[in-house]
Amino acid sequence: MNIAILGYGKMGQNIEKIAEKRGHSIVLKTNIKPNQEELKKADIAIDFSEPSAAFENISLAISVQVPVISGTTGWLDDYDKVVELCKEKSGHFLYASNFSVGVNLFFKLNKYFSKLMSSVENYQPELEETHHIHKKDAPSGTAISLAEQVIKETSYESWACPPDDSQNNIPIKAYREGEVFGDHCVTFSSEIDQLSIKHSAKSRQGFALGAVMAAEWLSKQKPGVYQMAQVLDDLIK
Ligand SMILES: NC(=O)C1=CN([C@@H]2O[C@H](COP(=O)(O)OP(=O)(O)OC[C@H]3O[C@@H](n4cnc5c(N)ncnc54)[C@H](O)[C@@H]3O)[C@@H](O)[C@H]2O)C=CC1
Ligand SMILES: O=C(O)C1=N[C@H](C(=O)O)C[C@H](O)C1
Repeated sequence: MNIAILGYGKMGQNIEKIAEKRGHSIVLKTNIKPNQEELKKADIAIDFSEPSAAFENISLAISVQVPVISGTTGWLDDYDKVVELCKEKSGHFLYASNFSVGVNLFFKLNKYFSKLMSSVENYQPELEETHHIHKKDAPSGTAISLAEQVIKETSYESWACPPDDSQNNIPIKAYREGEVFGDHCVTFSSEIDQLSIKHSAKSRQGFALGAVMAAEWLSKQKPGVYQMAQVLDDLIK
């Protein structure tokens, strides 16, 4: 495939290496809003830019009929607008807060864990995430996905980061330390004990490989808005 990389930072550079190893060509890599004519030459666009840039990049790709996947976090207030545009233009779009296969298995585990813990009384959930000091958004997109999964399986209605006093909010603690690639931990605690599940990324390789695999997958789908869970289900069939 001919790939356009929208956001050639830490993730964009990792994606370039993995995509080339898998036989793809990078026809555009940019750290600014992409040129429309150059973008049109791509079979697929991969956006790992910035919270303030993602919506414009994704919308542009959909408007010029280039399927697009995005891993950029912190822009989801505009997600519904992208879904609408995608329908209107018969585009292809896939967003994931985390593309690594490990984290997507962790998501499955978290849904089961939350369901199990909500079936017994007196356990309160709490989330912790730790990332490198350069990260622009907090909490991480992955922590938000984890919190939403807990909410679906429990009586909690929302989350709070930093934690507040409300009994209805799941507390999320976000830490920024050194060059940590991404750690996420979900804990349910009672007066008696606590149970936790945790995922730690050892590098950015898993995110980048998952993104390239998702791009390969999306290029074979009919127009629509897709989730990483669908990619994973096909991978682990
Ligand atoms: N979904 C996932 O699996 C993962 C998501 N991320 C997310 O991806 C995003 C990027 O992460 P990193 O590569 O670590 O950040 P980074 O800061 O290293 O790279 C972002 C790049 O985007 C560029 N940029 C700024 N405005 C742009 C525009 N209008 N168009 C194109 N590029 C533009 C910046 O110059 C920078 O080089 C973040 O939101 C991060 O949270 C990061 C890792 C995994
Ligand atoms: O900014 C990062 O680095 C990461 N961002 C994503 C997030 O916000 O969840 C995914 C991963 O944790 C790394």
